[in-house]
Amino acid sequence: MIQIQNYINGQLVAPKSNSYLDNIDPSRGKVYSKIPDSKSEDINVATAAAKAAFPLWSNMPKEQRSDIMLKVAQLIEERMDEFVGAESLDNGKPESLARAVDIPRAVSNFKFFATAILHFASESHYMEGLGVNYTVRKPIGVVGCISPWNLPLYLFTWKIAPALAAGNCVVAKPSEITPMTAFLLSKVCVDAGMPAGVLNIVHGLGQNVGDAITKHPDITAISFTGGTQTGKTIAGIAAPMFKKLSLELGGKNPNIIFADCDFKTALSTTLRSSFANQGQICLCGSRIFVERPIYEKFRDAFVEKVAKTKVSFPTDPEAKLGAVVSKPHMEKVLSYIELAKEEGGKVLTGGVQVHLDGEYKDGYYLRPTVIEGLDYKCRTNQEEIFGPVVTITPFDTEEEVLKMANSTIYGLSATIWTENLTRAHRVADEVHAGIVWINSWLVRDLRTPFGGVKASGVGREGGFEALHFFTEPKNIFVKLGEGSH
Ligand SMILES: NC(=O)C1=CN([C@@H]2O[C@H](COP(=O)(O)OP(=O)(O)OC[C@H]3O[C@@H](n4cnc5c(N)ncnc54)[C@H](O)[C@@H]3O)[C@@H](O)[C@H]2O)C=CC1
Ligand SMILES: O=C(O)/C=C/C=C(\O)C(=O)O
Repeated sequence: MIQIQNYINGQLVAPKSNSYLDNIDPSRGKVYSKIPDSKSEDINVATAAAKAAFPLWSNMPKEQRSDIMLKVAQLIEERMDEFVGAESLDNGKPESLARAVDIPRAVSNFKFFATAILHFASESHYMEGLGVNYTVRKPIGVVGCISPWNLPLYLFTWKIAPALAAGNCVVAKPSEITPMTAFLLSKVCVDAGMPAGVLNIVHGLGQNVGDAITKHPDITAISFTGGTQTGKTIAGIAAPMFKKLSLELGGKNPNIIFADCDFKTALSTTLRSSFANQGQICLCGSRIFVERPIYEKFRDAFVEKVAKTKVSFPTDPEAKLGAVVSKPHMEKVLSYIELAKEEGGKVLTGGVQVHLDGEYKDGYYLRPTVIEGLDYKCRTNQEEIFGPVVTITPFDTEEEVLKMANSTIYGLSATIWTENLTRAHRVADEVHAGIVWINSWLVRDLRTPFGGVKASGVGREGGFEALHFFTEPKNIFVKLGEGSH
């Protein structure tokens, strides 16, 4: 059985406690590897290593840092099959998805920030007759990156890459539920010649490893993606320590479909935006609002497609949905389906666990589920389920749909389907969201600001926003010419 190791000070090492946790393959419901049950003592060693490496890494010419990061990207690409297999086994997602989305995006994250840093210019502000301000951006020091289980390597590298590119040293913690590709990344870093201590990857539970990262006085910035409750806990500890914080949290995103939409495209994309990755993407459109004139037509066509969607084991090339990530998560999602029924919802399709045969009989599979007839204020429509469950609701006016769309505590993303561009812009302007897609979903340009409003988070990732987060600006004024200022 594979025993994952921590990556500290350039070495693959056991946790100080020498104790390990079970890592479960959700497609079979079986333990298949062991992961370090690290504690604060491991974080102390990792942070000391990162601190010691900081002068070397931060003073290295950025072109050299960039080369090392590009080497990391190249090695992940060369080991694509290994990474794809590991991601899908660890998480339960279809291999086809890991191959098309997760691992290529991890490669892009490294490539993007390795080159973005070469174009990252400092600002200057000229004051006529007085002088000039120039703003120097320096790396912060040691930063903490904590990531979730839904898009494991994709989101882990989305934080690590800008942090490293900007010249910081990193102490990172992947989710204990999906640690395998972060372990493979450790090996890639060793082979790519990443200097010791620059990146440290410590495995273990959130309440131990994540908490120790949050509390460590030498870790002065935290970038976190995960549940809103965890984000609140982290902010509660880190804010009074005046740490910089970037929090990318939950969502309950509206998918607003007007009667004048391109019906076919709206339908096929809604299938993806509802159920991609088993609905376990914070950007999934879990509340579908359809304008009354096409409500029944859209609902029936959608339900027909959903009912035909294949749920299968991750290596099945025909699988559209694989297993959800864990048994507790499956039970949580099923409990929300029960709640929806209690709240008066009608399950139009799905609503049940799927039992596969043979070696997959104990896996955690759910039918994609569509529920109608719920009030927009009920818990099912207000709380993040984070699984293959969507609600569908008719609306009559723009004002009404905006009221429903904006009624949750969240504000991450929104999708709008209409051929009327003026209306599209108007609704996009009014909807509470950090990211809006018009006539599309999850089209990503890594240069753009990424993040949410309200309880969906604080700050933005992506592009120069991420490089701003991972640097500290220092403004320097130089007086030019004569004068008494
Ligand atoms: N991207 C998103 O929006 C995500 C949302 N979620 C939501 O959160 C719910 C809970 O899922 P979890 O896996 O429990 O997410 P989580 O927020 O507990 O886990 C995310 C990361 O935070 C770490 N963590 C947990 N407790 C911590 C603490 N006290 N201090 C520092 N780090 C800590 C975890 O070990 C993991 O690496 C899900 O059902 C879903 O609703 C979960 C994962 C991703
Ligand atoms: O950066 C992206 O493209 C997507 C990010 C998705 C999440 O942050 C999430 O599901 O948590």
